[in-house]
Amino acid sequence: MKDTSSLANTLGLAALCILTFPLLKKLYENIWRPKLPPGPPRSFFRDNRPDVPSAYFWKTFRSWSMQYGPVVSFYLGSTPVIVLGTSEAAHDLLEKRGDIYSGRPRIIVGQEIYSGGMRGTGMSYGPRYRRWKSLMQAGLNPTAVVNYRPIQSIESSILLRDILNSNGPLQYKDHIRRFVASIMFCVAYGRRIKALADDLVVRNMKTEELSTLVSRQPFLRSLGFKSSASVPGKFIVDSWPVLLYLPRFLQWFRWEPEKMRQLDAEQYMAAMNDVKRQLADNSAQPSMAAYSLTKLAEFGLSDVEAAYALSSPWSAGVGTTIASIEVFILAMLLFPLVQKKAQEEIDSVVGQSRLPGFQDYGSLPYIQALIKEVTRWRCIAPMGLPHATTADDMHEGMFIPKGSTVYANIYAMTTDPEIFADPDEFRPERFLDTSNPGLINYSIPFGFGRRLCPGKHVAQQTLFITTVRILWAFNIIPSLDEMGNQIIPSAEDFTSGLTTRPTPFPCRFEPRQGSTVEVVHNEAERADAETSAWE
Ligand code: HEM
Repeated sequence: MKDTSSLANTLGLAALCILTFPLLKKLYENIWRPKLPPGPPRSFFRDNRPDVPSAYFWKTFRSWSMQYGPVVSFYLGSTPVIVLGTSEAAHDLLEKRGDIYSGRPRIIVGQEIYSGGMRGTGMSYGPRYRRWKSLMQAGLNPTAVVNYRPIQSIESSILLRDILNSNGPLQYKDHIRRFVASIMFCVAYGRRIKALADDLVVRNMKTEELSTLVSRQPFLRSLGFKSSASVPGKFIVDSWPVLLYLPRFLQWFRWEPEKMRQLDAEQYMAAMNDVKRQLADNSAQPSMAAYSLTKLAEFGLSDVEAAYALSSPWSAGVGTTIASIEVFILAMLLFPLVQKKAQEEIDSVVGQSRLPGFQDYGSLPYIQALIKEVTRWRCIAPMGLPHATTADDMHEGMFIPKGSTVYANIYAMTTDPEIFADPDEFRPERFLDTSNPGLINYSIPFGFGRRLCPGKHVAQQTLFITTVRILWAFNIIPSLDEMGNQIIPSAEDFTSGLTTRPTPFPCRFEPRQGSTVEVVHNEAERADAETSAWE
């Protein structure tokens, strides 16, 4: 009898604890725990999901930063989210306290199941990430990327001819896509992509589409944002990780992503094994694969881990570089005086008889500033990628709990009128004649701290050679409608997502001189002759 009543008491106590736990947790968070950074109000039980719009959320976050201060907090589901609205705040936390702020939020379907935890961008900070990073650094450091200049030069000569031969006001977009895809494939594997219909592109685009479906869109959703992804039921485990305790054969959300993972892995391994063969017969071009395959043991990477790492330039570098080149073209259409000034600088240094090249970089300060302004004026990764804290932290009296998602609001930083007066104006001059070290060594669009974009140097090289050669060869001018009126695209019409790009706009590329056409054709023929080493 006594036993029965003590069991009843224990069960009653357990039930009381379970029922009151959420309430006690809320009380602790709201009353006793040190205060989180300020942010939009939320009711006792509800998080801030309804306050976050499904598109262009960085604009809402910027208005919160203006209202509450440079470090803002709110909740998406039960996860605390911290948004850093100034580069000082990002520097103080993501860089100076990189030991705590370099994790990534947990993404179950996209990273753990679909990618087997092998995509570096989604890895949390730890030994596996460091092994992945060593391969990135070997192939993408400032010295290594100099070896990619020959192929960037060849491809940009071919791009000019493609643009010259374009038919239709939107065809330049396909040419740019092929150009960037080819450079990224050469950077990873030393192999060109000749056409968008190339088998390699078709297969990689398929992977890219799958990864967008399984990884990117749900990524936003699993971070707590409303997303356009409509794949009901598949990503429920990101909100309810407890489902991972189901017997594996009942975990329906694994079936499709795991099948797709198999296809990805086969494709990545095939591309890597081609380079192994080329290394064996001494025909490999400089590439991340060629640098790293002999050092896998030193990096501590297995073959399949290396194969995944080598796919990073494709998955992280193609869309971002294309978007930046499209921003450049849009800016030149909307700010013709800047275009003219840049062309005057190129003409005075290079003249009309040859194409500009990497050797001219140091003599073209206005072009250097123009490229910085392209990445500032409309940043293509407005919130970067989310970081996550791996320990509790205090910052200026504010509590930042372990497991918080932390965003650097790059959009807010690059449009801060205190640093960039009239931020909507495209004005390269703001980066010239300045003693502000933040502007001289400007790299905000590439993120912060230990997770800073490893592709930064190769992206900057691609942007330089594309920008300087297009401006040398063409006037970028508006297309005309049927009535002969100029079609001026909007400066605001951009897609929304983790990355953003201008919505398609028409434009014309008019050869600047009679001699331009001849030089472009001659250089493209010379480039054609040199491509065989990358095929
Ligand atoms: C203009 C072009 C580009 C921009 C604006 C850009 C921007 C960024 C940003 C903002 C991040 C997040 C950094 C952070 O978490 O703090 C990032 C990460 C990354 N980027 Fe880029 N990127 C560009 C081009 C490239 C290219 C060409 C490559 C490859 C060759 C690349 C590879 C990566 C990788 C692998 C990461 C993940 C790094 C990590 O998780 O540690 N990116 N990029």
